[in-house]
Amino acid sequence: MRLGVNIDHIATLREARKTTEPDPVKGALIAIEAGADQITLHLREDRRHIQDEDLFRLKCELKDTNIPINLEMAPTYEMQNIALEALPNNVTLVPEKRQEITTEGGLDVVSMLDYLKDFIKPIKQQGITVSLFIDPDFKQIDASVEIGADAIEIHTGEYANAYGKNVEKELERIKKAAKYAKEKGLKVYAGHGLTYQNVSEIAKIKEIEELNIGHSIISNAIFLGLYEAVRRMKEIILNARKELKSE
Ligand SMILES: CC(=O)[C@@H](O)[C@H](O)COP(=O)(O)O
Ligand SMILES: NCC(=O)COP(=O)(O)O
Repeated sequence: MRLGVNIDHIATLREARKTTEPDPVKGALIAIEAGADQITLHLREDRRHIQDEDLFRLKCELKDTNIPINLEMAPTYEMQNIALEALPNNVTLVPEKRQEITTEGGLDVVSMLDYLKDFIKPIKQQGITVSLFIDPDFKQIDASVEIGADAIEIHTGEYANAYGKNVEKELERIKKAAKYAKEKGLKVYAGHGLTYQNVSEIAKIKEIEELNIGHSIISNAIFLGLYEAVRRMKEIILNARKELKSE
């Protein structure tokens, strides 16, 4: 299983003072040393954290490595132009609302079918893998297949925010969605709100091959340091996968 480390919230701290540190690109290099298999960053329309130049600097820093860049972005033509200039390895389309604190739900692919079918064509033509950040919903999975996405990233936010008996209910939704998506030929990823405490159950879902995790790692990095915060997350994920193999 691959770990994508999302560096957004290194940039959140930098943007608190509109200064130059902490540098998210430096954070990406440390995360890679600690075991990150991918660097994820979300270039939001409101530029609340990641800036355009972070993406281009990261591209430059990683050009001689085999570490992929996963650019999260809203399905807008502003972002499409930036993606076609920066040429990340992967693009993940996510919904954005200006007033949201963080991503609130999955992309509604069903209601944007024709738009997204055309929108992703020039991106895929550049050899960029296209993933859609969606809720664990079969209709959204079918629509993802229909528009020609390569992958889905299952939104684990409801699971992460659940408590009591709802945790099991949300976990079951994710398990069923992962199995269904895999059967439909999609690559299956997951992310949002994953922590040291809740990640193992998601990592044990064999159809899921990649997790993208940010806020919790960066939060823990304040006390552990970034290298250890990433290393620990990767260790928990790999140990959970070992349990899966032994079952
Ligand atoms: C799509 C998703 O769940 C996150 O990757 C996204 O980046 C969240 O947005 P913030 O990083 O701005 O919280
Ligand atoms: N797509 C999920 C991601 O990149 C990180 O989400 P979070 O761990 O910051 O909630």
